[in-house]
Amino acid sequence: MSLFRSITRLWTNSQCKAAHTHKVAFYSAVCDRPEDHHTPEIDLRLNSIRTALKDLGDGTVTLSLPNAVGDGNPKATDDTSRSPESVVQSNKIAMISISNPGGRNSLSGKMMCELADAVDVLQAWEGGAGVVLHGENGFFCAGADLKVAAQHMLGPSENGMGEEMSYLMHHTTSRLRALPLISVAAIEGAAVGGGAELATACDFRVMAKDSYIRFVHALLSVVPGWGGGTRLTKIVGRRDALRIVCTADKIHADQAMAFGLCDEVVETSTDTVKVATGFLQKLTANSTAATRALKTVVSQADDDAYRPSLNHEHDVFSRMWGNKASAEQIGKGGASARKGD
Ligand SMILES: CCC(=O)SCCNC(=O)CCNC(=O)[C@H](O)C(C)(C)COP(=O)(O)OP(=O)(O)OC[C@H]1O[C@@H](n2cnc3c(N)ncnc32)[C@H](O)[C@@H]1OP(=O)(O)O
Repeated sequence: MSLFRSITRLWTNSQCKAAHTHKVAFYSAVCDRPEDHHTPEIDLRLNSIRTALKDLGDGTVTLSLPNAVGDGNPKATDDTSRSPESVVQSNKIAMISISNPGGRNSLSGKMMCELADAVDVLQAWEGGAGVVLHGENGFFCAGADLKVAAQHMLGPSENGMGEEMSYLMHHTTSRLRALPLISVAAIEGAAVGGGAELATACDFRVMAKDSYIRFVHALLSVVPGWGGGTRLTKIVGRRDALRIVCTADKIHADQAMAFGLCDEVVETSTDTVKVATGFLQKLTANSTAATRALKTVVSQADDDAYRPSLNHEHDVFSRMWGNKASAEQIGKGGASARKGD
């Protein structure tokens, strides 16, 4: 569908009529220039989504900042108790930990809000140069928490809160990608659905040898909802992106390396965060000011062209999420309900 038709559809669909100013705001919301991230309209919409999602489900997303934070750094979240030694040793690398033990670290509404909060703090962290994103208990992330989704993010309206969830996650992942920090996803177990999308929002991916990335969306009759379709295409190119999303195959670490989707394979999975941190330390070894400036230069050059694509992806997801086929799969537990996968 052409971009014009996408926008027209956005403008005319029934949900959109009630809040068309928000939809128009979205057109400039999903982008990677910091100055575009906050207009009064966008903030209003994001705040109302966060209010609606913040009490939905369990799990936590924790941001750990190093102890030795300099002046101007946020104080509230400098909890390093969950950080592996290797991360804490570097005073310019932060860590985001995803934990939802009952749901393979899938993101509940609460966790989506905490992830947005973590990115808020990182945006204000002037002393930082890098961030590692990882999942606890040997698993990266299984995407959206489908138990919460089945209860709160489907019907009675066209797609329940699915579109709102996608709006927030597009915005958060775009901001994560645009941070003046180099980001690395440390992947153990698997990155599935939105988890795979989260991995593509980072600059690099370090994968345990036995881990895999899986874009399962086709099995749920949807497209990626957190911007991962656009980002995957930028990383691996058009043909491989089509192979990955249309087959919904598991992409194991070695294959991900061949696709250019993985930057380093770790033999012993328990070392993944340590190796990811070492990887990051090499990239952030020069002056922090230079690293941050270089990241913004590369990010700006790389991301300018793909904003309309992100908006199109959000539009398509919003129309598909909650339709009969996807609602059925979400209710059954998503990709895990499929036989023989
Ligand atoms: C943005 C759009 C999206 O993200 S749509 C969401 C796409 N995600 C999915 O479809 C993932 C569905 N889950 C799976 O395919 C498998 O559970 C995966 C993640 C591969 C893990 O398999 P395996 O290691 O065998 O564990 P399991 O299936 O026994 O699951 C353990 C418990 O975790 C749960 N779980 C898993 N994924 C989710 C999820 N996304 N949301 C909520 N809960 C999830 C399972 O239901 C299972 O729970 P229980 O122990 O049966 O109570």
